[in-house]
Amino acid sequence: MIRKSNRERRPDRLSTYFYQERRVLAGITLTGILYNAGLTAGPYFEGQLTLCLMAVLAGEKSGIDMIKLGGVYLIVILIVQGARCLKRFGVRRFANDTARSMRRVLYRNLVYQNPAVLSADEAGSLMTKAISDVDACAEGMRKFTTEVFDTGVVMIAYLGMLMAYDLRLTLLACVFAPLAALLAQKLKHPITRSAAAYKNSVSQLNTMTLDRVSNALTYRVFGCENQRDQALGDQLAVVEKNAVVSSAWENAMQPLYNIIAMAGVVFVLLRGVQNVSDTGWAAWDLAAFTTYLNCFSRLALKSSHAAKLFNAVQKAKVSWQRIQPQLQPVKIPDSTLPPTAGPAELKVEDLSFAYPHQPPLFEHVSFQVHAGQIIGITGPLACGKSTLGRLLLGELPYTGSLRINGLEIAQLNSAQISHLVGYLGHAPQLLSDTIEENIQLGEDLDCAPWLKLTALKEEVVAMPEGLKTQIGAQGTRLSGGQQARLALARTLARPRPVWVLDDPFSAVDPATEDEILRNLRVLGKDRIILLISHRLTHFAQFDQVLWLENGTARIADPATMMAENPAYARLVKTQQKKAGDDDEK
Ligand SMILES: Nc1ncnc2c1ncn2[C@@H]1O[C@H](COP(=O)(O)OP(=O)(O)OP(=O)(O)O)[C@@H](O)[C@H]1O
Repeated sequence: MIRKSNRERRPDRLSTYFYQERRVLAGITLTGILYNAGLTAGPYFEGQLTLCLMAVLAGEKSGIDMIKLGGVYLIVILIVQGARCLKRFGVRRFANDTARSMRRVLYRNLVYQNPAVLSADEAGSLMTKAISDVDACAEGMRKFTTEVFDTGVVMIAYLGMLMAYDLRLTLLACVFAPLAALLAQKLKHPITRSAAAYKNSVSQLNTMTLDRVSNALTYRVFGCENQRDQALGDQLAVVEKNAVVSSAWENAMQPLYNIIAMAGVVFVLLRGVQNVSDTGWAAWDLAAFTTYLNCFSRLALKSSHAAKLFNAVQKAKVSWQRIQPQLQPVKIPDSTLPPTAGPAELKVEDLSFAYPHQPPLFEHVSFQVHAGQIIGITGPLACGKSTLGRLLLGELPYTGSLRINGLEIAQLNSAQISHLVGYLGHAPQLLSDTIEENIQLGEDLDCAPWLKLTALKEEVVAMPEGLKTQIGAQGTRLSGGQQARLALARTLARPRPVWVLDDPFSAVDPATEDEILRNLRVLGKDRIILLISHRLTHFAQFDQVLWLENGTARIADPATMMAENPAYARLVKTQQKKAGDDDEK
C-alpha cells in the first residue's frame, strides 16, 4: 500500500485537513466519547436518587446513603465536565489549525498562480474568500466534528439505554426523529441557494468598497461621490437582506425540528404509565420511568440538533465550493538557473504574439542585442512596447523564440526569469512603507548608492526622516518624479543581465534624465538595458533604436534609424522643435 506523505496530500480535498489534524482528532474522539457516554449518567443517577429518596422516606435507607449517592454523582459529573472542557479545547484547536492551513494554501495560490487565472476573480471576491469563506469552512468542519460526538455518540448511547429499558416503546417513540432529518434534507436547496447569494453579495460589497477607497479622488474630482455612496448603500442593503434570509433558513427551522422530534413523547407517557402499572411491554418502577422520560427528551433534542447540523454543514459547503478552486496544490518554483557562459545576450527570433481574440500584435519579429548596449524602444501609440517588456518577463505566451543568454524564456519559471530580467513597469508599484523598505524589500541592501544613481539621494537626505520616511499608499506622499526614481532605484539595486525600463523618465525633468542616463551607461556596461519611451530626447545617445509598428520591428543605430525611417525622424524632429520652443519661452 502506498502511503501519502503530508506534502503529497491534496489541499483541495477536505480529507487532507482532517488527516493533518489526526492527533488532535484522536484526542477529541477520546474526550468526546468519555463526555457523551458520561452524559447518560445524568438520567441514571437522577432515577437512582429518586428511588433512594423514596426508600429514605419509607425508612428503608438512611440520609447517609443519599449523600453517598449524591457524592458519587458529583464526582462523575466532574469527570464528565472535565472531558467536555478538553474536547472543546481540541475542537477549537482543530478549527484554528484548519483555517490556518487553508489560508496558507490560498495565500500561496494568490501569490504564485498565473495572474491571468486570478484576474478572473474580482479583488473583493478574493478577499472574501481568503477571509470569511475560509473561516466559514473551518467553522462548518468544527461544528461537524463537535456534533459527531455531542450528537452522534450521545444519541447512540441514549438509544442503547432506551432500548434496554423497553425496545418496542423505543422503536415507536423514535420514529419521528428521522422525519426531522428528512425535512432538513429537503431544505438543502433553499439553504445552499441563500448562502451562495449572501456570499456573492458580500464579495460584491467588498469589491465596491475597495473601488470606492482606491478611486476616491477620481470620484471626488468628477463629482460622482454621492452616486457611488448611494450604490454602496444599496449593496449594503442587499447584503443585509441576504444575510437575514440565509440565517433564517438555517436557524428558523430549529423549533420545528424540535417539535417533530419530541412528538414521540406522547407514546412514552402513555406506554410508560402502563409499564409502571405492570400492563405495558416492560415492568418499570418509578425510577425507570423518570430515567426513560429524561433520556428520551434529551435524545429528541439531540436528534433535532442533528437536523440543524445538516443545514449548517450545507451552508459551510457553499464556502468550501467557493474556495476549492483556489486551494489547488501550488509548487513554489525552483529559482536555480541552468548554467550559461559569456556576456549578456538577448536574441529574438521569429517572435509572434496576439492577445486572446485580438489580431497579432507582433508577427515574425527578430532582432539581437549584446551586453553593454542601451536600446531605446519606441513606435506609434499602442504598438506593443509595454507588451514586449511583459513578454520578456514570461507573463504572456508567445510563438517563436525569446532567449536571454541562450535560455528560452517560455521554458523558465517566474523565479528563474527574475534572476535574468530586472523590470520597472509603467506604474511605479510602490509599497506603503518607508523609502528604505521600498528599495530593500526585506533584503540587507545599502540604499545610498542606488539613490545617488537615480538622483534622489539629496532629496531623501533633506527629508526630516530621511530613509525612514513613510511614502503612503502607492507612494502618494512623494512627487511623481520621486516615485519614478524610487522605483528605478529599487530595480537597479538588483543587477540582472537584462533590465526592462518602461517609461522611467516620464515624470522626470530633462536635466535629471541626463544625469541618470550617464549613471546607467556606467552601470550597464556588461548588461542590456531596454528603455521603452515616447520621449526621444536622449535616443541619439543610445546604441540602438527598436522601432515597433504594425506588428513589425526594425532595429538600427540612431543615425541610421533617423536616415531610413521617416516616421521616427518626424517624431524626433517634432520633439526637438517643441523642446527648442519651450527653451525660448
Ligand atoms: N491585457 C491585455 N489584453 C488585451 N489587450 C491588451 C492587453 N494589454 C494591452 N493590450 C492591447 O495591446 C495593444 C498594445 O498595448 P501596449 O500597452 O503593449 O502598447 P504600448 O505601445 O506600450 O502603448 P503606449 O503607446 O500607450 O505606451 C493595445 O492595443 C492594447 O489595447
